[in-house]
Amino acid sequence: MERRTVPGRLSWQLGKVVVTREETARAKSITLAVPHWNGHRPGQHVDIRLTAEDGYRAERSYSIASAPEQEPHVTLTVERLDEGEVSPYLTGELRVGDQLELRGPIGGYFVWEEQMGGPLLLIAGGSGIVPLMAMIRHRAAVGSTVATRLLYSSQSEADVIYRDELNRLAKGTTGLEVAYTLTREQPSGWTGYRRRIDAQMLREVAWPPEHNPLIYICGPTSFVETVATHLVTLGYDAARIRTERFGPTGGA
Ligand SMILES: Cc1cc2nc3c(=O)[nH]c(=O)nc-3n(C[C@H](O)[C@H](O)[C@H](O)COP(=O)(O)OP(=O)(O)OC[C@H]3O[C@@H](n4cnc5c(N)ncnc54)[C@H](O)[C@@H]3O)c2cc1C
Repeated sequence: MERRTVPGRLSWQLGKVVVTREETARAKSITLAVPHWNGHRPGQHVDIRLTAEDGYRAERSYSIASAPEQEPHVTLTVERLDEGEVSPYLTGELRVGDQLELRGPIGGYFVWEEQMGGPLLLIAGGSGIVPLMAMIRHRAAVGSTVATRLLYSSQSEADVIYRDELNRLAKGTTGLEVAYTLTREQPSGWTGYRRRIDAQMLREVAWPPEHNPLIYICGPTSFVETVATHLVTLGYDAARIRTERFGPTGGA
């Protein structure tokens, strides 16, 4: 019997950058070929570790944007924070052919797979779209028709990550609906929402609480907390709400 040493989920391994893609002026997708990848579930993340020449190390978490069906390639989408330590390197310096240290996949709670059913309500603020996109891509890859609604908050139209892909998927007949809100700047003729997500918007976009949707919320910490609180106040079952917090501040 052949015996191979396959690194575990929590050991560090090297992925090679095979493609990069500008999603917006601030967000870049990075596709890695990871030779010993053991598979992931939509919604999970990886840890990335950078090591400087003097040995200084920085570690950050990044959600997986790609569906499991796209393996052995794993795509991350990173939004640049100008004052940040890691995201400016990943979005500005990293090149095709470079290697990146990662471990994962990590997390088993903020996960949606087709057999979990729906209706499925996804709510994203800014780069919080990334793990939700893995769920949407998985849904499309397996031909699922689970009723799905995405409410996606960005600062401006130019900040909407995956816009073309989302619009294309929503035009299909599989039961995916996408609603956008632009909180700071809207182009002329904009027909979507123009404010931060509030209770009224959730009433309009979500199914009523009696339909008992499965809800995933992801984005900056304050965004996630505000949206989750509104939903519980509106009568949605807290046990059906799953959240992932990306960082300390509220952007979108
Ligand atoms: C489970 C998980 C999944 C994540 N997935 C993604 C992802 O898919 N894409 C992505 O771009 N980011 C994601 N993040 C955020 C990511 O881990 C980093 O926090 C982010 O890239 C900033 O790192 P940095 O080193 O550039 O900034 P840092 O040097 O850590 O911070 C710089 C400044 O920005 C503030 N800050 C840190 N994080 C954020 C944030 N998220 N929003 C606003 N301000 C912040 C800090 O307080 C500090 O003032 C995820 C975080 C978690 C916990």
